[in-house]
Amino acid sequence: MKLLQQPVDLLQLSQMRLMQHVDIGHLRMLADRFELCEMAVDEVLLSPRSVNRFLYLLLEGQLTVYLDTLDSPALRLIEPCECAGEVSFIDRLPPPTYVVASQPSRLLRLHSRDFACLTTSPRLMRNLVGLLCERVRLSDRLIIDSEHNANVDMLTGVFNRRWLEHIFERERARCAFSQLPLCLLMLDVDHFKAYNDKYGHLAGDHALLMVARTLGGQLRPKDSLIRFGGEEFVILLPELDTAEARLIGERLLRSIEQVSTFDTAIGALPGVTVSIGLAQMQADDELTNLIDRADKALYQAKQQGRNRLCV
Ligand SMILES: Nc1nc2c(ncn2[C@@H]2O[C@H](COP(=O)(O)OP(=O)(O)OP(=O)(O)O)[C@@H](O)[C@H]2O)c(=O)[nH]1
Repeated sequence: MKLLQQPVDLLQLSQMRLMQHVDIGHLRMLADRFELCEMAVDEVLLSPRSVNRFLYLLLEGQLTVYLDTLDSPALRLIEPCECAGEVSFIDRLPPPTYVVASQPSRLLRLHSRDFACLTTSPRLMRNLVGLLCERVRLSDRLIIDSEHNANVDMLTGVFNRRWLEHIFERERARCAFSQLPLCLLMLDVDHFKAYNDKYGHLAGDHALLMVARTLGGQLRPKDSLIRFGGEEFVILLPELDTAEARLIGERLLRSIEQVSTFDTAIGALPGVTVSIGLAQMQADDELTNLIDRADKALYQAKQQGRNRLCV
């Protein structure tokens, strides 16, 4: 970073987001405290590895924020008039992210020893708090998204096994409390190895996606569809006993069977069938026992010729 020995332009300062509606007296006082500097492309402005003492306002150019490492995907861009470094400027801890100049940039910077100059303007403090609220909301969003991604299967978009463990505990407790039954279906695509061998692995992926969509379209909001692994799916059916779950399972079987061909980005593909094992939760059942019983029933369905449901 190069410091420029030039006075700060009051008009430019007033156009910064943080300075919106700040009175001219405060702006004049702040203009004396800010320093003008410039950065070349790829220069690192902030890093979690080093202490930051400055609040930066971007006049020209562009900065990029990286969450984890410099080669991770960019989190967001900082455009002219926005600021950088405000969190570490205030709490004096290392910056939470990397900030790098993605274009040649000119900035204003204020040293943290001048923090008190900001606090004398209520309007400026309001702008700063508004900005920090935005950061909190963005972080919350990131947490929610990463939590969601950790529970979702990338190929089919349905929940994954990690979610099953979580939702099972919740549904088991809820159904036990209300003395309601809980059933689990375990589905496995029939002859899927042969399907892959004949039409290719990508076609197999599309078939899994079709199965997930067909199943998902017929479930109640309280049911959970999970890709258990490979070509296996689990469906948790709260508040249904074996007879009711069997009806649902049979309906799902038929609906998949009825998809004789389906359109994909790689062309029309033939449908598949599935076999299903059904188990109802018993008192003191753990997820593993329930899955074990559903898996045994599924094995029977395969033995009896596939495209059927066994209990
Ligand atoms: N395309 C694709 N194939 C997968 C995926 N996960 C698992 N498979 C394939 O699914 C096939 C499962 O084969 P098997 O366990 O032998 O079972 P199957 O051929 O379906 O035979 P049955 O279950 O007895 O009807 C294997 O060839 C796996 O490679 C996936 O994500 N995409």
